Amino acid sequence: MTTRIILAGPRGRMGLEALNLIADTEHFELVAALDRTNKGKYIDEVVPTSSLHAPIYTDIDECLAEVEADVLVDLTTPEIGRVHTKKALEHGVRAVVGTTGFSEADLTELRTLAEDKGIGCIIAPNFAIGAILMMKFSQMAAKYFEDVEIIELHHDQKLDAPSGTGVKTAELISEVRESKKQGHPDEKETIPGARGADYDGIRLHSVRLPGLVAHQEVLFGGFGQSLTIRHDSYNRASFMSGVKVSVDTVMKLDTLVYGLENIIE
Ligand SMILES: NC(=O)C1=CN([C@@H]2O[C@H](COP(=O)(O)OP(=O)(O)OC[C@H]3O[C@@H](n4cnc5c(N)ncnc54)[C@H](O)[C@@H]3O)[C@@H](O)[C@H]2O)C=CC1
Ligand SMILES: O=C(O)C1=N[C@H](C(=O)O)C[C@H](O)C1
Repeated sequence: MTTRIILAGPRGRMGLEALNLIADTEHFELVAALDRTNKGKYIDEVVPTSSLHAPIYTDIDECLAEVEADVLVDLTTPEIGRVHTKKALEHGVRAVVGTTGFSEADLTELRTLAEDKGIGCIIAPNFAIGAILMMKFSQMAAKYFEDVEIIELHHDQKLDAPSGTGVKTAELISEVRESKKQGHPDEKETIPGARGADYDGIRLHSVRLPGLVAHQEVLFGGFGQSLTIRHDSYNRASFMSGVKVSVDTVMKLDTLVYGLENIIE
């Protein structure tokens, strides 16, 4: 059966890859795109490399009122992704959200909305299978190593810090270890921020440099040994198999799932 998709953020780095995925997947159909500009134009006009001929909207209310769709795929910014997801669910359209930077309160609100409507929503901080494994392996390792720091490294156009993947990794680790203040009890930052962000005692460091795509190291330290778990995405195509699985899976869900580790066995 064909899945009718609205893609939000079609001209972004992830959006352009998602257009290729939709074009290459027989049972996916792009029925509309949500862009910041280009109202009334068609995708193949504004993205000449795409063969997809679907109308562009700049207003989600108008789009949802005029277009019959099954799933919204959102790859935009935290502020706008939050609004898109809420409106899609309110309208009975399922959502697959790759956009990062959602708060716990956002997740709670969206879960309630999805369950009230009895439809699926997947919020995935990282769609790459290697990144999911990195997070799962980190959670396993945290049972044996209680001291851990996370270094996430991204391109310098990224808006949110720490990354969604970094936050999700810290959440998964804190599920299995006791809260702990790491480092020396009397340590002092002589330059604020030197020790990174603090998630339940886990230090999170964000690197932003041109040339990078998406990378993360999880460093565990014990007596006389260390363990480093690292994942690298070298291009955005690395995320697309996860987007495809998410679109297929969201059609069968009646709640919100946060993190692909919950749907990939
Ligand atoms: N879950 C995952 O595996 C991944 C998630 N991401 C996340 O996806 C999001 C997008 O990342 P990129 O593509 O690198 O960013 P980008 O900046 O290249 O693309 C964002 C796009 O959103 C569009 N946009 C902004 N406001 C809009 C509006 N009101 N309506 C429609 N479109 C609007 C922008 O015009 C832009 O084209 C970020 O939150 C990023 O963290 C990125 C890579 C992988
Ligand atoms: O903005 C990005 O590029 C990425 N964002 C996601 C995140 O915040 O974790 C996923 C991946 O790291 C790429």
